[in-house]
Parts: sequence; C-alpha cells; structure tokens
Amino acid sequence: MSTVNLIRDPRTNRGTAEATESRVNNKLYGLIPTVVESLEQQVTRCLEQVRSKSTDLERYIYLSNLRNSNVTLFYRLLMDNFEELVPIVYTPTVGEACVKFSHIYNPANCDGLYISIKDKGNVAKVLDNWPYEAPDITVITDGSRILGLGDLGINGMGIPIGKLSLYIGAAGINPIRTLPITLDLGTNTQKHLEDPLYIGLRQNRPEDPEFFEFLDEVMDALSAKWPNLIIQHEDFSGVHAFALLERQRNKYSMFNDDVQGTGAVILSGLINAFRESGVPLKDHRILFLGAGSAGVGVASQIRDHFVKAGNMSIDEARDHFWLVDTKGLVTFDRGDQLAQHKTIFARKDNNGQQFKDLESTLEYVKPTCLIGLSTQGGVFTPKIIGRMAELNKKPIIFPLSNPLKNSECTYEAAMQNSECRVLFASGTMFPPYTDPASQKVYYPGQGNNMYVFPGIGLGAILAQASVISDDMIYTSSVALANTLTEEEKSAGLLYPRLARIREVSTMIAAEVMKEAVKEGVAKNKEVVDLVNANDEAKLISYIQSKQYNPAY
Ligand SMILES: NC(=O)c1ccc[n+]([C@@H]2O[C@H](COP(=O)([O-])OP(=O)(O)OC[C@H]3O[C@@H](n4cnc5c(N)ncnc54)[C@H](O)[C@@H]3O)[C@@H](O)[C@H]2O)c1
Ligand SMILES: O=C(O)C[C@H](O)C(=O)O
Ligand SMILES: [Mg+2]
Repeated sequence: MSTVNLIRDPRTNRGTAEATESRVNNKLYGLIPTVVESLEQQVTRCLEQVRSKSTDLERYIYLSNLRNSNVTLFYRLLMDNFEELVPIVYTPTVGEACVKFSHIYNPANCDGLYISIKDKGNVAKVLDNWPYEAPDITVITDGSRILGLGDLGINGMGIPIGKLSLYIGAAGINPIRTLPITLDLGTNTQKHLEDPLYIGLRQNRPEDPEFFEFLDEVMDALSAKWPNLIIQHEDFSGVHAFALLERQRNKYSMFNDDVQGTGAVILSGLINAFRESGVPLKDHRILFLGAGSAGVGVASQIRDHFVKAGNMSIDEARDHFWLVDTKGLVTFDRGDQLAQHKTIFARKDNNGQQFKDLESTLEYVKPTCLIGLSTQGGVFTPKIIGRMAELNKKPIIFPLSNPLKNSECTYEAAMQNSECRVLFASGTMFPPYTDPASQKVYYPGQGNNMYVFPGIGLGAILAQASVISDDMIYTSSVALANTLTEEEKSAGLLYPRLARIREVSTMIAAEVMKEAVKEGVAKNKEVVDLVNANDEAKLISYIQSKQYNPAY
C-alpha cells in the first residue's frame, strides 16, 4: 500500500503538521506545503474558515468534510470551541442537514454503515465490511422520526453521526471505535421518494412483522460480531421506540436515548427547578403536551423519582401527571384505542369530562410545571405562558421539541409573559434575554439529552455493562443534577455550563459504573475491583486515562 494513504486516511492524516523527517521517510515530501505547523495553528486556520461561511448549513458541510479528511484536527477544533460548534454539528443545524442530506451528501465520504431492508438475511455480512477496529458504541436510527421533522428515511444519517461526535467530544470515546448506523427501510414521506437525488430506497416502510424481524436480526448480528458493543437507539418513531426497548433491553446492552436519555436529562433539570420553585415535591402537578416516546419517557423518569425521593407508591406518583396529545387529555374513557405507552399515564379520575386542547386542560389541571414534547412550534402561546405565571410564583416551563422552529415557545416569549419569573429549559439553545426594565441578563437552560447520553455510554463501555438498567439511567440523572456548582446555582442555571461537559460526562460515567457494579452487570473485572475499592479519585483518574484527547 502506498504511503500516500497516510494523508488520505482521515484517521492518520496530519496534513501540514507532518514532520519533515516523516515526509521524507513516507514519500510524502513535496505533497504537502513547505511549512510544518502545530495542531493549534491548523485549528486557528480552520476556525477562521468556519466563521467565514455565510450560513450554518455551509459550516456544517465544511466541518463534515474536515472530519472526513482529518479526525484529530476536527475533534481538536470541536473540543476547543464546543459552545460555538455544537449547534452546528448537532441540534439545531443537524436538523436542516438531515432534511437536505441527499443534496449535501459528499459521495467521497465514508461516514458509517447503511444497512437496507434488502440486506435482510445478510446483515452479518454487511457488518463484516466495516473496515476499522471493533467499535465500542453505535448510534442507530431508522430515520422514521428525526427530531420533530418526521420521517426522513435514509437522510436521518446526520443524527447518528452528530450524536457520536458528541460522544467523542463530550465524553472522550475514541472516534476510531464509534459506528454510526442508518437502517434504510424506505420512507413514507412522498417528498423524499420523489426527490431525484434521494440516496435511499424508493419504497414505503414495511409492516410491523417484517420491521421487528429485521431489527432482531440487526441487533443479533451486532452483538454476535462485537459482544461488548453498547447500542443506542435514536429517533425511531414513538411506538417502535417503546416496542424495541421492551423487546431488546434485557438481551443487549442497549438504551433508547429519546425515551431514557431524555427522561434522565429532564428529570435532572427538574430536580433543580423544583428546588428553585420552593414548591414541595408532593405538590407538583405536571402537564405534558405530547405523549410520544419522549413525553412518556420523561414522565416515567419523573414518576420514578417521586417514588424514590418523595416516598410515594407508584400509583400516588402517577397521579401527578397529565398528558395531552392531538386528541386532548389522555383519559381511559375518551373513546379511542390508546397506544400501550399512553395507558401508563391515562387518567381515570376525570369523571367523564374530556378536555380537547391544551388551554382547557391547563384550566382543569392548574399545573406547576408545563413540558412540551409535541413537535409543535409556538403552541405555548403568550396566553398559556401568562396563565402559568398567574398560577405560580415560579412557573416551570420546558419547551423541549427540536429543532428550534419546533420549540413550543421561545425563551424571550417565556420571559416576557412571566415577568421574568419562569424556570426555563428548551431542547435547542436560545440566546440570553435582557430585561428591558432592569437591563439584567438572564440565561436559559438547555434540556437536551446531550448532557447525559455521553456519560451513560462512557460508563457502560468502561464497565462493559451487559445491560443498561433503569437505575443506571436514574443514577445518571441525579449525578447530572449534582454537578451544578454553587456559582451556576446562584446564576439561576438548571444545567451546568456546556464548557464543563467533559468533566460532567466523566462524573456521570463514574456513577453509572458504580451502579453497574452494584447490580452485578459490569463484566470488566478491573472496574469491579476499582469500584469496590471505594476510592473516588482513583475511579475518576481511571476514566480520564481512557478518554480520547485529540493530539498528533
Ligand atoms: N430535548 C430533548 O433532549 C429531546 C429528546 C427527545 C425528543 N425531543 C423532541 O420531542 C419531540 C417529540 O419527540 P417524540 O420522540 O416524543 O415524538 P413522537 O412522535 O413519539 O411523539 C409526539 C407526540 O406529540 C403529540 N402531538 C403532535 N402534535 C400535537 C399537537 N398539535 N397537540 C398536542 N400533541 C401533539 C403526538 O400525539 C405524540 O404524542 C421532537 O420534536 C423531538 O425533537 C427532544
Ligand atoms: O437530538 C437532539 O437534539 C435531542 C433528541 O434526541 C431529539 O430527538 O430531539
Ligand atoms: Mg433523538
């Protein structure tokens, strides 16, 4: 093999940082400009280039090509400029990139695996084509519910790539051992089927029996080939997300990020918001708009917290939740066949009354806390926010749908209609708000599962967890809430500053590892011994010693 591959392979390419001697020895001399640069100099140039682009989508494309030409440089750039670049490589820009994925797709890039329903029966052979070393973690989607953007088919690939970039940047997973996968089962979105540049199968999605057979084959093949692989399900449509979790969670080391990761991150923000609100746990009344994978996942996680921290029975805890979907308040007697996951929180104390929309349900419930996971931008109107502010001294309002245009309200609207009293977190980051009267600047929270999934995955990888249990997820949530510093608390933040994400992910991973050991699901003997030695500092430095740091 020609040594020119050293600069063609993104995992070995150093570009202008290649030393002169190495250029001579590897017959690269003359192929690179004369200068020998440091990684820092390269980062400076790339940052200038990113900033010179006129749109975020152009920045996304630039960064995607950089990742495909020099992995070390891309991750150094990302990590050194995390707050600036996360909104480009991840939510919200990744949403636009997915919608246009077939158009911005660079046919020269090799970003992950595409496994199509036509490979049914041969999935193991497709996995054999993965040319790199055994992955530690995969993020896998079927593109059926990408953010709040619907069924994007194969275009959903931007999501596994984006999530894994955060695993690498935020938690320090080695990029060489990550695997983005998109399952191409077709799409039910006509626009994509008719798009001449669409890069996926031009057919509708299969019926459920074929879907589940295929998903079982994929999961079997993945865990047979890579027995320690951690598998993250992402952006599967709601009903499938729950069904796959139920079916596969005790068999593989897997979790669903939209159900469980979101549950953990929102509970964490709420633990801090409940404290700030001054209202005791037992008096909180929580109203959800949206009863899908995220809505029910989040409600379940908070319910379990009420049981554990509020000393309630599961039935008492469940009474604190009201869920609204497209048909109104979810009740047992409203006359439609409820999907299995909705029955968990369906009300039976409504005395035959049905509430058809958010406004009337809000009057009926008088909530302390309003959570949006509905995909519907702007539905928390000024009137709804104002009413929450009348009902509560410190109303808790979390519009969590992604990307930005799907957010149930903006931070500005929440502040303007609550006299700046709102306790707020959104799925996509909003800019700070300056109160015109006082000129005081307020900072919003970002309730996005990116605060927990990197730590959950890292902990599970290092422990070699055979399954990912409910308590491992719950632990990640409490651990995240506990990472808030006194300074962050006094600034009114519900989540730690993004700049501390590495430290935060490390602390979450440590708690996840401890829980895995406690439950006897950790296969890594070294970690079992380390956790049993009860030396926090040693555990943290063990994790740090395993983390990837981009350098030549
Ligand atoms: N912040 C985060 O970390 C995070 C995590 C996961 C999901 N999300 C976001 O949450 C949203 C929902 O995700 P999901 O997985 O639950 O999707 P889903 O498709 O499973 O559920 C959507 C729910 O919203 C309801 N809904 C839709 N339109 C409505 C309307 N007009 N009024 C009332 N209810 C309505 C649907 O009936 C359904 O119950 C997406 O926008 C996604 O991006 C955010
Ligand atoms: O991807 C995100 O930004 C969060 C979440 O997983 C979502 O589906 O919206
Ligand atoms: Mg998601």
